[in-house]
Amino acid sequence: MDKLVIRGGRRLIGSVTASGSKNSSLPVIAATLLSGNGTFTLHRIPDLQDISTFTQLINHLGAQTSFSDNTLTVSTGNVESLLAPYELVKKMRASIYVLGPLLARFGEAKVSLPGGCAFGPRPIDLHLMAMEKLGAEITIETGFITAKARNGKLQGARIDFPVSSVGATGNALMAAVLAEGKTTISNAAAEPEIEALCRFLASMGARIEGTGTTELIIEGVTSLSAVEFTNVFDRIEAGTLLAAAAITGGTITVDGVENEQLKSVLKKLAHAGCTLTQTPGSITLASPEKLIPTDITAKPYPSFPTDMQAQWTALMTQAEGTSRITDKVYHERFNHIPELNRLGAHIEIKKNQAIVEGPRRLSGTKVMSTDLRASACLVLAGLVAEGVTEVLRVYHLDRGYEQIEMKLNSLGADITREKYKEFS
Ligand SMILES: CC(=O)N[C@H]1[C@@H](OP(=O)(O)OP(=O)(O)OC[C@H]2O[C@@H](n3ccc(=O)[nH]c3=O)[C@H](O)[C@@H]2O)O[C@H](CO)[C@@H](O)[C@@H]1O
Ligand SMILES: C=C(OP(=O)(O)O)C(=O)O
Repeated sequence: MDKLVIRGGRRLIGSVTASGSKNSSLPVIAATLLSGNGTFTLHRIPDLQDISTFTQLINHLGAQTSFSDNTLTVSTGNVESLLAPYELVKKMRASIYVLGPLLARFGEAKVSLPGGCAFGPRPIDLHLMAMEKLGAEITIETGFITAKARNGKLQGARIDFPVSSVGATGNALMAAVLAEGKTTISNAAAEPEIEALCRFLASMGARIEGTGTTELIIEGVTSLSAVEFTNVFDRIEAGTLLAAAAITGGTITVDGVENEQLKSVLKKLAHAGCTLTQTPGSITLASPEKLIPTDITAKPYPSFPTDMQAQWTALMTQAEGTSRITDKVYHERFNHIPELNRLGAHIEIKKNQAIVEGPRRLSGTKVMSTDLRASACLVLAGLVAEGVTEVLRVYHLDRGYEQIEMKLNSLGADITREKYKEFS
């Protein structure tokens, strides 16, 4: 296994470019299953473990893909298997994204139930509810979801989501674009990744109104075409890099971003005392002498993202006073806290709220990644900790951060990747 060995205490200074978004790439790649002719060319796809897993999944279904220099080409004309097997689905929950497109194009699909998750319950009931509304019959047996469209074709419907779900909105959208008639999705997720999916589908020929809002109206079409598409930037990676600069007292510029999508994070960074200079396409952060404690509550977009909550918690260990961290998307997403405390942080969890007392001098030790953003949080803590921090099980980090240690080292960090045996 790989670990990251971080020699902390170096200020980050310089410029870095944001990668393409993982969380928009996945539904966009899934959506290629909707078209049976031509070849898609998808640019700015990050070279990540999750992308490789998802590509393996669609290849298993019969797609043909090639990936080079962040461009993925996909042909889905030969797709014939409608079965997403456990061996691939268990590696990544987002595999559920194949359900909507397969059902819409072929009238049926069989997808393994995704496994459990490191940061609390993550049900898929809303995905299934949306498919049922669109006319699918769903059965769950022997760990698989089997979905069949009545009369072989999905029918447009009204789908009211009781809670905002990125994945269920994406799946409903991909199913509705080829359904017969009109579909209205209310309380749709308005995350930039869903907006990107809408734009991608529209470029393929889908008819969607309300892109970027919480009500999507879709008029089903009979076929969709392969297109060329450039993916959006990864707002979570960009936010993580800015937080990394701030925790080290550094000054960095992140290029290749759209500041509007970072608004909630930038607002909190400004509150914490950072100076932010924006140009179209870049953001520069200069750290303050002392960080000001700043509470956050993670909620659906445009509020502060849950995927930045752990990194924010790490940052607040260096602020002068008490910060309160609440996550309304995943109430129990706090696996990083015991590990931060092992580095010397003082954080308590009371009633689903993390209370961070800063500033604390962190000192390097071995810590364990438990999920993707928890790993990023530990890397941030390692950047400011005295001595050497070893972040173990970085395969979690590799799911979602492209060349993270290279990017941080280019800004002045001192991180090496080393092999280790977990039980030696
Ligand atoms: C690949 C990807 O894009 N992953 C992101 C996506 O995950 P994902 O799409 O899985 O997350 P959702 O937006 O669906 O989850 C939001 C909330 O809805 C609940 N829920 C969801 C589905 C369902 O069927 N039933 C249900 O109750 C979840 O438990 C959670 O409390 O959005 C999350 C919230 O921004 C992010 O943390 C993930 O990084
Ligand atoms: C939780 C995440 O991803 P996933 O939904 O794929 O687990 C994430 O990107 O932080």
